[in-house]
Amino acid sequence: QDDIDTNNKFSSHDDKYCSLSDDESHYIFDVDSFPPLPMFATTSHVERKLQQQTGARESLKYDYYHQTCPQAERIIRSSVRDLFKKRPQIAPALLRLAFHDCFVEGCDASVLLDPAEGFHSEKESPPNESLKGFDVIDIIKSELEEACPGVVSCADTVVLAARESVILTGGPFYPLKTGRRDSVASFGEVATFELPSPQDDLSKMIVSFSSKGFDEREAVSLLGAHSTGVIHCKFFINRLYNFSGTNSSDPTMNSEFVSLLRSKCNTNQASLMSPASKAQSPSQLVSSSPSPSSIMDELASALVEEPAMKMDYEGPGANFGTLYYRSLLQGRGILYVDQQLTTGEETKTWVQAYASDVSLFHKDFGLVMMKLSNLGVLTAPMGQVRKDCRKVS
Ligand code: HEM
Repeated sequence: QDDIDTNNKFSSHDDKYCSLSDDESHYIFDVDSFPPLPMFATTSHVERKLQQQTGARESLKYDYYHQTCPQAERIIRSSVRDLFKKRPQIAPALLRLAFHDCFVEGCDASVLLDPAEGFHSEKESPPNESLKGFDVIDIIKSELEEACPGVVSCADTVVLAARESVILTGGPFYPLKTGRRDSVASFGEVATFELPSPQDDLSKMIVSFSSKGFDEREAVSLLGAHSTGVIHCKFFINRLYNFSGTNSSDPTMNSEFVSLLRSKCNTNQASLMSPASKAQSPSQLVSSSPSPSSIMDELASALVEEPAMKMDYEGPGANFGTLYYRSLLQGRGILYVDQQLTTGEETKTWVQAYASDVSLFHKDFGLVMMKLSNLGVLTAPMGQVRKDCRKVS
């Protein structure tokens, strides 16, 4: 199976002033010029209540680990870069992992918890079945623990690793505050109900994003993350062969594109594509002793076992964002939910804007990733800093 092609362009940056990848002269992100970062109330009811009662809560800060672990962000950056050199697939995997963490009860690393007594883990929930990158986080976290035991949260590790991944795949740098703490619970049922589905239509998708505080423009820019990585055939096979029970393809799809996708996903593979039969179970994905080779195995098996389509199918030269939005305008969206963006008046306007102005997309994407990374965060004294991201300490 094909590997992911990513646009391996890295723009050098330091912690305070950073440039975007494509044209460094376009945007210089000065952290002080960014608006204050809002915190969105999506923590669990109990936690929210406790937060209200305790009153004094720390807030996120730039360079939160300055005193306690000054090398934290450097360690995360270099680990992600080193692993990316060997397997570029880790970058989209880490970006998706951050979305699936933050969208469910906030950026609290709850998605990383293994199943345990007392809760249905997010890893076990159907929308998370194909999630990858857990072992990558384990490796980064073990390096952090070696340098500064018990200091850097898994929740900060997830969002910082995702930012590094965005840069490595040709996307923008965005400043992130730190000081997130880790949850003591995982929310499997919430994940099942709140994570959007690839089959969602426009209105469902808009409602889903707006329930987390994102407007239509932000939803369109967030979905630009689908510029990188792979989508397994099972998520769109119905559009190719039997759309809405018609025994035919989705009529809104470009016919050449249907042929291209059919060449990747044929009906003989149908048995492989049923989520029930072939999707990796969380226990298959989870290894108790993570090592660099286990990540490679995890990622390789996900690609080899199941047929998939690369999102940057025109090749790694395509900029982060441009191909995705241009493709949507040509009826070449891979997922139904992606293509739906062209069916709404406002969402289509943003698709058109981003298709023709990659700088605008990068700016909006940076801002929306900052917002995503601050959803429902826990700060001291709430939550904890887990030593092992898979287990409550
Ligand atoms: C309506 C909202 C969304 C839906 C329904 C959705 C669904 C999906 C699906 C079905 C896949 C394919 C997974 C696989 O084949 O293993 C995927 C991949 C991906 N998604 Fe989304 N997604 C959504 C929004 C987002 C957002 C907001 C982000 C990040 C900000 C994101 C980042 C990614 C990435 C990077 C991949 C590629 C993963 C990889 O190659 O490992 N998605 N998404």
